[in-house]
Amino acid sequence: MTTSTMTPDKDALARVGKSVRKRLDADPKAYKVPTDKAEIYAIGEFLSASECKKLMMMIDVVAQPSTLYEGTYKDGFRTSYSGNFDSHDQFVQGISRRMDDALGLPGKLGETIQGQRYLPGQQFKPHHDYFYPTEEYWERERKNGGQRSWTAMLFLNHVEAGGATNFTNVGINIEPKPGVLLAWNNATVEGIPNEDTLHAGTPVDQGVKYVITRWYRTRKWG
Ligand SMILES: O=C(O)CCC(=O)C(=O)O
Ligand SMILES: [Fe+2]
Repeated sequence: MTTSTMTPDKDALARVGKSVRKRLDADPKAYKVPTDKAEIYAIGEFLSASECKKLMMMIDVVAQPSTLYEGTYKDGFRTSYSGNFDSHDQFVQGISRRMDDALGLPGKLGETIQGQRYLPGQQFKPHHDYFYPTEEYWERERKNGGQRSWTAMLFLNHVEAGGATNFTNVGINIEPKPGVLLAWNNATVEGIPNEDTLHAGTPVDQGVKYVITRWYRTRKWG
C-alpha cells in the first residue's frame, strides 16, 4: 500500500496546511501558541459582544443533545448540546466568511457552522477532529469533502468556572473568552493527521459555555 492510500488526502492536507499557516503567520492579530507539537493560533476580539450574544441566542434555538460517530451522548463522551446553523442565514454567512478570510480558505471547504452549549457538568472528552479512515463512516466522509484540515472555533462568552479547551498532549488550556477565535491544523506539515491535536472541551463547573465551530475539509464539503 502506498502512503497516500494509508493517509488519504495527504497532499491536500499539506497544501491547505501551508496556505493557512502562511496566512496566519502574516496576520499581526494572530497569536501562535508556542509549541512544536501542533499548529494552534488565537485571534482576540474577532467578534463583537453583540455578535456573540446573537449567536448564543441562535444556539439556544438549534441545540439538541450532541451526536458523535463513536461514543454517544449516553456514554458521557460528548454531553453538550449542539446544532447546525441555517447556512442560508445572512448573519451566519457573514460570520462564516470572516472565518474563511482569517484562514484564507475558500468557503466551499467549510462545513456548516455548528453551535454548541455546555451546562455545568457537560463536556467533550479528548478527541481528534480528523476522521479515522479505518472507521465505517469514512466512505461517506471521503465523498463528502474528505479529511478535515483546520478547525476554527469561536468562544462566545466568559465561563464562571471550568470549560477550558485543553490540548491534552500539548499541555495547554485555553480559557473561554468572548469573541476569541481559536484555529488549529489537525494535520502535520507533511499532511498526516496529527495525534497531538487531541483536545477536549473540559467540564463546565459553573455558568454556561457557548462556542461555534467550523471544520474545513480538504475538498469541497457536501
Ligand atoms: O468546546 C470545546 O472547547 C471544544 C469543542 C470541540 O472540540 C469540537 O467541537 O470539536
Ligand atoms: Fe474538537
